[in-house]
Amino acid sequence: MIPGGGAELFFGRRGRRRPPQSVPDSGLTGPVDIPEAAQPPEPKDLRSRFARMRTSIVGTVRGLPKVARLTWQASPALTILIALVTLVSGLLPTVTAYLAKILLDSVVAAIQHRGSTGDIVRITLYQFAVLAATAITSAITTITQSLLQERMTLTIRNQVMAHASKLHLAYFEGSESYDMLRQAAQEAPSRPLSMMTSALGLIRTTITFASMIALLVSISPLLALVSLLAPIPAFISQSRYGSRAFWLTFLMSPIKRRMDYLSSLVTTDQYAKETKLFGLGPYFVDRFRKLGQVAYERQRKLTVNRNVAATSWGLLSTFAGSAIALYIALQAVGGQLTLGDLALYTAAATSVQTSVSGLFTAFSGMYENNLYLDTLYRFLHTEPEIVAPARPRPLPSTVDGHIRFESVSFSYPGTDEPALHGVSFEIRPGETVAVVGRNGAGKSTLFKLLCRLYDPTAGRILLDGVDIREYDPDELRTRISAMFQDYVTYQGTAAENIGLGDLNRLTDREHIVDSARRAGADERISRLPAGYDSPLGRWFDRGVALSGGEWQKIALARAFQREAAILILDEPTSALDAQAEHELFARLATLASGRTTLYISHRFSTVRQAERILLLDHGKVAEYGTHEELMTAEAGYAELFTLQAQAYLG
Ligand SMILES: Nc1ncnc2c1ncn2[C@@H]1O[C@H](COP(=O)(O)OP(=O)(O)OP(=O)(O)O)[C@@H](O)[C@H]1O
Repeated sequence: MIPGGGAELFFGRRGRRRPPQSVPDSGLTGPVDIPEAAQPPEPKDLRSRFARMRTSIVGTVRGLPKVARLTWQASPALTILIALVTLVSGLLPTVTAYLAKILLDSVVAAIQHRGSTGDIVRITLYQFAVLAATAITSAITTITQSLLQERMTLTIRNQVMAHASKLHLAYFEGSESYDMLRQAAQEAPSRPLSMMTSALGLIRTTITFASMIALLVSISPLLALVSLLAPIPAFISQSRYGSRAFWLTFLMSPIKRRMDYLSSLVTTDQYAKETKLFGLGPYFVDRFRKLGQVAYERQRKLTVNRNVAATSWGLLSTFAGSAIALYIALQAVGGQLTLGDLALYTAAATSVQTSVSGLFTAFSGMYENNLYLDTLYRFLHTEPEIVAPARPRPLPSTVDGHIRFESVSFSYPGTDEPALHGVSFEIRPGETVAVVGRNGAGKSTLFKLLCRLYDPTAGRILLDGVDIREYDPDELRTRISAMFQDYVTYQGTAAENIGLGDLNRLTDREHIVDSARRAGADERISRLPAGYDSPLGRWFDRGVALSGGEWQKIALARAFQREAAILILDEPTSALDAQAEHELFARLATLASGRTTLYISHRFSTVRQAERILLLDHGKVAEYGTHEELMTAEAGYAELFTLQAQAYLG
């Protein structure tokens, strides 16, 4: 939970953020402003202020073990080292102050012929040792901190990546999860060390404070009390602004997301062609500037207010410090204190005061960091929605590929309209089925459900007579090779692009070449400067830019690289030339032999080659049968087929 109880307010019961109002979705048009940070209401009376403070303290303290665990995971040796150095450096200021006192007293004694210069030399040597120790501990702290920071960033980024790779597809499609992921990846890595440093600072200061306060109380309990109380207002204002800074960063995420998007539109080669053609560059730059201005204004207001408030309240502490100095000086003039006492008490009073404000600053730092870390923890605790059952049914070593959809319905998260509605059909093992239908009919959705990237909202999908939810999804996916409409173009070599289809054969060159041949990509790859070892894409030096169709053949080869019982191809030839398409489908009978094959195509010349054809219409199965059967039925399929055929003939 976020300390202060603000999280409940903002995230609601189920941890979901309310959508910000009046914010344009894309940032491409509409108002650029975002609503003012919706703060949790400030407590009015003293009791609720204390209650809130208690919640903050408890929340922050509870966050500490988690941070300690993260630091420990990053490096046990560095964690121990930094803890030890902290303990030592906590005692050093008191020892320094004490040595200053006895040095002064010895000097006075020597002047009055009551002591020797030998004592002075000895004390000076001690003083040198302590100063050297202070310098060394400070250097060790700096080194350890920066090393820990590196390790911590790596550890957290690893954890974020590892967790993200386990999450279900739908998670990545929501804007609020995008914001959370962005915060977890960008803000969180620096926070634990910062929190740990504050916590260690807290311990160090406590040690200094405890040893100094003992000295101060002995001279004047009133002085001790004034030193203790003076920094409290500064602390309260700090902690208030700490939480505001957090809310602001969080609420700024949507605006930052839009800025990232606009920036990518102008700076990414993928979009450059179109932005130039339509002359969109200056428009996007202007939108970016306006959004940036809003973000800056918010940040500026907070930074100025925060620092003005902190400085004003800090003046109170300064005033108390000066009062203490005056009191001690008058005591010395009155002869109640020796010069050494004067030095010691001045040092002690200043140190107690700095310690108390140090304690509060460290605590408010921890409080603020904890708020950011909470987002990281919430991300790391997001449960993947598609997981293996407690006792997954083992998949047989050879899957028959018998697929059955039983009254399957599905709506995408956050939408009311079903993408699939009561879909039932059966595909016999080894059969080739073409899925056709208008745009948005639900064809790709059908494939995604079969791969268990989503679970049906109703009904079930059976593989070899077993509900696919009974299998481990990762294992299930090893039995499916697929090429999606929006396949990935990996910025890697041609061999890597294909090899990634089956990690077990990532470096099996013979198999990679064979997959490329089957996809019709072999000829182009052999003409590349370094053949299969040529880098593809423009991110590399000497990377080769391929055409759309050439990339598609590579993606097809990747699908063929995995020899699975089920082959799924979503518009596999959409970018291929007529001849390449013809050749691929001529080979498809061989490629698909022994596998259950499903492919989506809008070209009826290729569709008719399938053993059976499934026509989807508005998420429902409209027709299912052989080409001849559907043509005889003279319904939707026959109509679409004839339409396309006529266009060619006419
Ligand atoms: N990730 C998503 N989130 C929400 N809705 C989606 C998502 N993907 C698809 N849809 C919706 O589901 C419906 C079916 O989409 P689907 O991609 O399955 O259609 P399709 O038949 O493959 O279309 P096309 O021929 O254009 O590729 C569409 O109305 C689309 O808007």
